Amino acid sequence: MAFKTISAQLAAKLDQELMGPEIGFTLQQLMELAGLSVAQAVQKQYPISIYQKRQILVVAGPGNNGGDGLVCARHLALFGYQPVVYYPKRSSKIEFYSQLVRQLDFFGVPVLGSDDKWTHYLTSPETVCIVDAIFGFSFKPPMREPFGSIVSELVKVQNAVPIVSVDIPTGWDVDGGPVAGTDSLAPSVLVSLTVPKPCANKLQAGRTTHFVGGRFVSASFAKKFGFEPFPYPFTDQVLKL
Ligand SMILES: NC(=O)C1=CN([C@@H]2O[C@H](COP(=O)(O)OP(=O)(O)OC[C@H]3O[C@@H](n4cnc5c(N)ncnc54)[C@H](O)[C@@H]3O)[C@@H](O)[C@H]2O)[C@@H](O)CC1
Ligand SMILES: [K+]
Repeated sequence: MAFKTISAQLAAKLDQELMGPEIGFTLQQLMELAGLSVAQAVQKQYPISIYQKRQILVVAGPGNNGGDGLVCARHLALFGYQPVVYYPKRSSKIEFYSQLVRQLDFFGVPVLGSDDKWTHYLTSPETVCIVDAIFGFSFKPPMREPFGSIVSELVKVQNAVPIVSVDIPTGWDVDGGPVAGTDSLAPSVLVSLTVPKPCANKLQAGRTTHFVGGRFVSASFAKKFGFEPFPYPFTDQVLKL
């Protein structure tokens, strides 16, 4: 399906408006729907019934893209997968992220920190897929540590264990795509949230299945930002593009 995109700058403006005084969504609401849509994309692409081992590694970054990953992990657990979260840099400034971690504890989902070993979760067939929730539309290259090393580990295994990127393949320039001279993720799935960003035009044909998710804008709001509303079927939270 052909799709319109919006720039990193416009995506940030769209986000602010959704959470502004006129519309009044909270970040928590949007993140819940975003994380749920990523979990649903995983379920559609890697249906639980065909796997004996159901481990999924979710790598969560320090911002809201990471928050989407934490929510996604909780839904994956509820769907019957066995998620493990690697969350090396936690923000203590926003209490909400700690609440998301406590909810993961509640469902028995392990959350690894910077001192924990995580690379043994990068093996096939034990791990169904890896959810890349490291950076989204606020990423500005070049990447600082420890995330450069983490992405390099993911690149090493990405032909054996599929990567599901949340909103942006981590490390890609949001408007420009893969950054020359750096290790570049080639995800098997991309879940664009609200509307694809320009880097989605740089996905390799035949390699990446592209979904849109984050079903939370009205038709008139979409048109105001220059795109058509997406025809999500029935109760689905994602649409394959
Ligand atoms: N309307 C939407 O589409 C929604 C989007 N959400 C998510 O929010 C994301 C955007 O969240 P944020 O604005 O918090 O940003 P990100 O999560 O993309 O990244 C912000 C964090 O990355 C760090 N960072 C940026 N560049 C870096 C670099 N070069 N090296 C190391 N660290 C770097 C920043 O210090 C900050 O901690 C979206 O991509 C999406 O996943 C949802 O949570 C809510 C609704
Ligand atoms: K990402």
